[in-house]
Amino acid sequence: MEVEKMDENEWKYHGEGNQSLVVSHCQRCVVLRFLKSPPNQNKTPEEILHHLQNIVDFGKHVMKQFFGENYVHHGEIIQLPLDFVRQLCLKIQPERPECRCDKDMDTLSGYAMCLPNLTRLQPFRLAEHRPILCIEIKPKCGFIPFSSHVSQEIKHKVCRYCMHQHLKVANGKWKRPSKYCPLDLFSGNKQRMHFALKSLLQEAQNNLKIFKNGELIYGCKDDQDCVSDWNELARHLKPFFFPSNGLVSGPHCTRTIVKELIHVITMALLSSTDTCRAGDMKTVPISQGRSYCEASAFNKELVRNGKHKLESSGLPRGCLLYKTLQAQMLDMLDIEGLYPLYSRVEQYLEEFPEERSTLQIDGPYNEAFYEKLLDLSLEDDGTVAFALTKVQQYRIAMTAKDCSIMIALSPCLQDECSEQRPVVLTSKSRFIFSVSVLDLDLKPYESIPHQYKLDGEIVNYYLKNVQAKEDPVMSNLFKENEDCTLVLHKV
Ligand SMILES: O=P(O)(O)O[C@@H]1[C@@H](OP(=O)(O)O)[C@H](OP(=O)(O)O)[C@H](O)[C@H](OP(=O)(O)O)[C@H]1OP(=O)(O)O
Ligand SMILES: Nc1ncnc2c1ncn2[C@@H]1O[C@H](COP(=O)(O)OP(=O)(O)OP(=O)(O)O)[C@@H](O)[C@H]1O
Repeated sequence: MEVEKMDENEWKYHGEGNQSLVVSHCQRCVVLRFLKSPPNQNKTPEEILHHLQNIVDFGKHVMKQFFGENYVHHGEIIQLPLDFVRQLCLKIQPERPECRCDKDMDTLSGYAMCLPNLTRLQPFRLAEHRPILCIEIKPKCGFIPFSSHVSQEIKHKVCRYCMHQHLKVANGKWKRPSKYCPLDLFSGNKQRMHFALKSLLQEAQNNLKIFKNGELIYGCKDDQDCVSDWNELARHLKPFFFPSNGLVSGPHCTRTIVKELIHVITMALLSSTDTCRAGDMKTVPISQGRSYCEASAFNKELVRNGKHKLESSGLPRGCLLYKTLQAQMLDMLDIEGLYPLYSRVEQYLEEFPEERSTLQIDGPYNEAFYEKLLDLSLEDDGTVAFALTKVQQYRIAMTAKDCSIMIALSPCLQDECSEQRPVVLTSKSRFIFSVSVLDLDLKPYESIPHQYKLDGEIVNYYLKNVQAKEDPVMSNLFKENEDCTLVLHKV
């Protein structure tokens, strides 16, 4: 990219989260990702550069090892003319959702990350003008804590996402709770995955976005009460799934298209398109924790229908969901078991503050940092080294619990598809696809006390306001089915 010739008119607002703001190039498949900070809390250019360098290093040296080379795009740092950045910031300001304007885009340092535009990433370098559909999913935590440090029994039964939904609705973050449960998506069981994806399509919140040719066509922008218009979605998707216009419009057509969409997402999520170094590093056998969540609407429906077998087919080892789950499971002690270890590190740092850099708390996130993460031992010998390893593993797990998966699909003709390219078929179309992971910024060490507090708030709110009011019949049904059989078989 020729930075001297940067023109803000060639870029447009693309999206943002709590930490960064993304603009995309109008023609080329690249984005710029800028850091954000609260007003009047600007970091120095050196601090921004250091932060961005850490993000790139962490992607390159750590997350690529966990997820695989092809899934992770670590990007590169770019220094931009300050005038361009200021003009760009002014240009995109009206596009920004109000709820994200509590933080400002960094316009003072001139540094940003340059990444491939994953919503338009053409799998296998096909022509850039090809139509492309992209589904972004933020799956959140896909397992129930198995740690003996957990103090409240409910945490062994109901997943954090499902409990958190109630607090979020009470706080006004969302108008309605979602029926999505991450344990269904991560189950590897197609029926459960379909249910999870349908629930995301019903109530996208910040867990689902759909882009067509790089433009957001489905998902919440600014509205906590955003309405899911499946007819409108089907209208957008029809040329992808029924190219020869074989389907008439109407509710049947909409349902069919949504079903096809769910099918391609499921197939792409279960596909294995990469291998990675930490590939065989099994954090915990998936069967160790409970593989279903009592609050999942899918599960409740089964129980209501007197079904006692809840299938969890397990995920294929090479797929991105499997890798994400393995990385999430580096949280082996739960925040309740981790917090005392964090305090041990804190105490040590109070005594020896100069040790902070040797311990690599704030980087560098290099090969040495990665190597230290591989010790999965749970035997606490009382050392700072043990505590630090668990703290760093927890930070990786938190990162994997908050990342997003991008699935880019492009229609192809039969003779265009070769054996090396993964292809997914629907009744009337075929797609080549790519799967990537984004937002792999390592969660800060300082966020651990916040995690500890939030965990308590989520659980206490649930116990007080939801579980206490739950239908007693339902609780009895669960008790009867407590020993339900989990059927695990390979996909
Ligand atoms: O704590 P959670 O589970 O609510 O996750 C936060 C996310 O909320 P969510 O529940 O996904 O709507 C939250 O997402 P939103 O800003 O709500 O879209 C952020 O991703 C936040 O990360 P960070 O602290 O800004 O790096 C996330 O915080 P971390 O816990 O990952 O630090
Ligand atoms: N490389 C990319 N290609 C296309 N879109 C991207 C890319 N990176 C980010 N985005 C879009 O920008 C949005 C915000 O980016 P990102 O998730 O990295 O922000 P964040 O502030 O770090 O998020 P969080 O709130 O989870 O901390 C994403 O949800 C995605 O839609």
